[in-house]
Amino acid sequence: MATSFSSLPIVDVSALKQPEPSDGDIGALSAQLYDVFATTGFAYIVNAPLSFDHAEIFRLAKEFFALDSGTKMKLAKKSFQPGHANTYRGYFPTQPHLALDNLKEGFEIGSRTTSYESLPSPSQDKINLSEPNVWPNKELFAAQARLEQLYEELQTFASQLLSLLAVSLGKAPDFFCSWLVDPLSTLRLLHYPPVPQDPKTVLDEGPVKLSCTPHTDSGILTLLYQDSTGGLEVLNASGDWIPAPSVPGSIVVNIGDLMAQVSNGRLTATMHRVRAPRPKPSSSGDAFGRFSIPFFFEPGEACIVTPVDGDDEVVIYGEHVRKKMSTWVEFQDDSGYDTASTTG
Ligand SMILES: O=C(O)CCC(=O)C(=O)O
Ligand SMILES: [Fe+2]
Repeated sequence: MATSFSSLPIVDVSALKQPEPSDGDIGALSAQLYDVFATTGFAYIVNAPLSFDHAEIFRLAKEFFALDSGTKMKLAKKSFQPGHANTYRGYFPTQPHLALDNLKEGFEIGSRTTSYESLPSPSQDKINLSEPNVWPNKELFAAQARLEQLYEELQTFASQLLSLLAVSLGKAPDFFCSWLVDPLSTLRLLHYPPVPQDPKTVLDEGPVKLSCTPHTDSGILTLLYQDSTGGLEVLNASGDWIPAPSVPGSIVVNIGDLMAQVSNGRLTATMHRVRAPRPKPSSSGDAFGRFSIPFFFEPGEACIVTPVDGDDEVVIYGEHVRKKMSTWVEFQDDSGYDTASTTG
């Protein structure tokens, strides 16, 4: 159950950088993670065992968003470009005509090692959750290999966190290992353009302007890199939105719906939102808004998910995700696109 926290806790996971962390370190870390994820559902993780620094990650994301819009639209999902075959991976543009409070463009990357089914034919109006990635032409975009590497390192790190959570729930470290087969995890590059705002909003007196509406994430865990723009806010149990500004070197980690569900609510999936970034004075030379990079750690599409303890209620992960998808802005277009049916 979320509590009335007033800031997000910081958890140092440097023990995971050791080749063989001691049982004592594992026990202490899993207890600490349980404590923060049961009360806040969110934490800043520092000293994660990754080979990337934040500067490189944001450079890679900015390299993508700096491509011209024609190049990005060549990678657009079928819901935005009906002639395209990619339905789930790829680019989504901002949709100011549909969602002024969800103003963002994004690029979504899935696993490179998943044993993919073939793409559906372009005429098929069904989402294929297990389709291959699409990439810009290598002459235009040099960041593909590093982004694939980032995906793999985040998948490995998230799996380590999941194993610690299994221990914290009284299970063996490999309790969730069936979840890691053909994972649907998504690395999403996000750009929120600046939004001109009423002076009252700027003074925090007017209505709050959002670029990402309140929601919980659907998967196991989300690992988020955010730039220094700020805007992420997390809802506490008293109904207050608590700012989660950038903490240098940290990854914001939060519990998704699936993890909350299987732990019978012991771990909490906390609501969060993002305030619209304000335009900066043109003299600052940086008018590009907010960049963030969430990694949504998810089981495989066919994974049969059962609660950790107690009754035998079962969720097939692919079905869980399709249900949730109908609320996502990047799938809310006016094309009559079918998010609810399975791939054929
Ligand atoms: O950009 C952010 O900080 C948050 C993004 C987010 O919550 C999401 O994409 O689910
Ligand atoms: Fe989220």
